[in-house]
Amino acid sequence: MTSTPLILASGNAGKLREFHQLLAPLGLDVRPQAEYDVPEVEETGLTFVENALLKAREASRVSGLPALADDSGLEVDALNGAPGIYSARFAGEPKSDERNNARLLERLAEVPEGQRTGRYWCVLVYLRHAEDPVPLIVQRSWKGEILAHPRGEGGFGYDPLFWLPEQGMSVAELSSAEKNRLSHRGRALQALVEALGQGPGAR
Ligand SMILES: O=P(O)(O)OP(=O)(O)OP(=O)(O)OC[C@H]1O[C@@H](n2cnc3c(O)ncnc32)[C@H](O)[C@@H]1O
Ligand SMILES: [Mg+2]
Repeated sequence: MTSTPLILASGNAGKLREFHQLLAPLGLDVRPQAEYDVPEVEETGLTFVENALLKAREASRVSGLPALADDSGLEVDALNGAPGIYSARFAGEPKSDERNNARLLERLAEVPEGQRTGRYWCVLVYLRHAEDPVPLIVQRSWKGEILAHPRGEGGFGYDPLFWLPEQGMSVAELSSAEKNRLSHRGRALQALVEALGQGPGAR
């Protein structure tokens, strides 16, 4: 591999798995930030964009390499957008998908089918270096409904509770290839790779 490594500024195993599946076929040399001992940053932003920037900047600063960060989450209409940017820590620290899912079901206990709509958001930030004044930013969403009971074993996070009416299954019931093709993250990454392929002059 002759290309410059790209740091994936995430400590989430589910995200890292998806990034590898999506980026490895492109011949990009992608490395998790743990390989460079990048510490977890405090996500103090009030938007996905701000948090993704904080993560990418720290990973790039520590590694001296270009970095790609993902800040993502679930926005539920009946909860006025919660858990949103707090999706990973919805049920407090330490982060736990299981407790987050239980909390979500509890908060939606009185909300009938048809009013349990929401969407995943994924914001990707790519920095050429830690002080890059022109971050490449892509945001994509993925609509669905929140189930009353978990279904499926695949994916991570809220996937067993995220129902796709068009597919007639939860995200956790999709194959990983299908999830990557349809998801907020898969589509955001596709757009980012296309933008990068057009070179710096294109933006
Ligand atoms: O910050 P990093 O280190 O990347 O890892 P994290 O898990 O803390 O990631 P976020 O701060 O971006 O929080 C995103 C949360 O949103 C949820 N989420 C995002 N994308 C998801 C997906 O594709 N499937 C299920 N849940 C998802 C999941 O609970 C994540 O923990
Ligand atoms: Mg996080």
